[in-house]
Amino acid sequence: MTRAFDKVPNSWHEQIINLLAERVVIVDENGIILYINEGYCEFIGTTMEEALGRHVQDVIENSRMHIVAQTGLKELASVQQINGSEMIANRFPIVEAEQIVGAVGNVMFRNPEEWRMYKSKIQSLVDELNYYQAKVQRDLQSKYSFQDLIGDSPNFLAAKTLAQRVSRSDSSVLLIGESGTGKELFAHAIHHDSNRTAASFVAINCSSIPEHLLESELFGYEDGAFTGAKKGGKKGQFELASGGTLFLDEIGDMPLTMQSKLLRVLQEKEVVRVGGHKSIPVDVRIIAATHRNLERMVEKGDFRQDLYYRLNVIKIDIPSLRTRKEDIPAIAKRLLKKLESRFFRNGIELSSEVTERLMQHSWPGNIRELENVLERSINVLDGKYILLMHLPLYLRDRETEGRNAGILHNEQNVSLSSISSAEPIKILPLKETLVQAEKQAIERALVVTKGNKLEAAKLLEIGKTSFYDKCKLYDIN
Ligand SMILES: Nc1ncnc2c1ncn2[C@@H]1O[C@H](COP(=O)(O)OP(=O)(O)OP(=O)(O)O)[C@@H](O)[C@H]1O
Repeated sequence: MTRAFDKVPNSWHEQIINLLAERVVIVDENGIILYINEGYCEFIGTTMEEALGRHVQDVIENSRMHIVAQTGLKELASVQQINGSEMIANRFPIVEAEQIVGAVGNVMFRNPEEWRMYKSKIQSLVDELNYYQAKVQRDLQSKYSFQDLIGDSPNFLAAKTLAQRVSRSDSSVLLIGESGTGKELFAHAIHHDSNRTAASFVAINCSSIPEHLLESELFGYEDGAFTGAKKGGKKGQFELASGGTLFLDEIGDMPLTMQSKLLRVLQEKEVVRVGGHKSIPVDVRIIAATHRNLERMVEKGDFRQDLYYRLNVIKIDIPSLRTRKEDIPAIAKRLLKKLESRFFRNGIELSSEVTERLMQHSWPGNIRELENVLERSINVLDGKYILLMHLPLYLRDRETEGRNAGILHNEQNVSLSSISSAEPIKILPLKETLVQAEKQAIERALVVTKGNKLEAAKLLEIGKTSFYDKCKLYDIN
């Protein structure tokens, strides 16, 4: 059988080795040097004549070639001290007919200068890494303060004042409010004003992480804890937040088994990583949030009562937007400023009829819905003024809005006087009204979630199959 290397003339072999690697040494199974190239000899101050046939330990300082020739285990990027400098060495066993017959090794950097030259080449990669490390660090800071919480209505101010007052304490805070009311913003602001502000603010959404990953996400895992686990293990959010604040969003969606584990950590103030045994102390302030009625969940056995009491030390109710409509113009102004910088626009204003219409709407998706409505309007806007025509259909159609407000939000008092007396009140058959209400609710949910159907189904608290069926029925894409 012809072997590929046979075609390469013998006289080339040494040249090839010298060209591909500057410093090469080859030993037999006893560690006797069979070959050492000139580059290596020059580096360690010897000659080929002196080195060949001697044991590698007698020629090369701190060599491990004889060990590799015995164990058969390669050693990559191993640090070896030669002539007072740290070198990077690679060592490979040579195997013939399943027998270890020797080893080949090379040294990569002759001196620190060489290493620096190499380093300068990878400096851009190192810079990039540093940039992302700083970014992660920034992401672990609170991004909002109380100044970002816009609103002067009495119910909103009461919530904001309470949050400000408790921010410096270490007690747990439970933020209750409908979706999009600003719970996460409150959590940021509380951390920002606390004594923990120099440490991390770590946010985790308990509903968006699959149940089987939640435990390792929160408490971390040890090396080899499960298939696919990162080598060396991983810190959990509790450890990352140590000294700072951990924001547990959508706590009402946490599975019962996890609730017990969370309670244990809150009581013991220490975590044990998945697959580990060591207890790691953690000093974390908890802010939890939910749009669910936790008391009712406790009654139904869906939420642990002891955990509820532990989280509910300070409860802050964040009012829905429809209960503080007077705040809408100021909030819309702030949101427009935010959107302007995102869309590289400026000077955008709401026309007075749009402001009026926004004040009439019942905002089931709260400030997030308002933000999405404004974003949509900017997208279809050529000039500077947002007019009624730039609003989504469901907001333009004021008659339907007035008619359905009571159906969609029967907790809200809809006064008949809010429907213009110039427009006759049209009464449709109940079935048709319900169909329209359902269609509108789906459309609104899609606006609030920016077209995300799974999120919309969740908001409406219906299954995804039923949601898709209804979209098909109403021809909603
Ligand atoms: N008081 C406020 N002033 C200005 N903007 C606000 C205010 N409250 C919330 N927002 C904005 O509204 C959006 C939704 O807020 P946030 O995510 O904090 O709500 P949430 O209650 O946590 O929602 P969810 O329950 O769906 O997670 C964000 O873009 C936020 O910046």
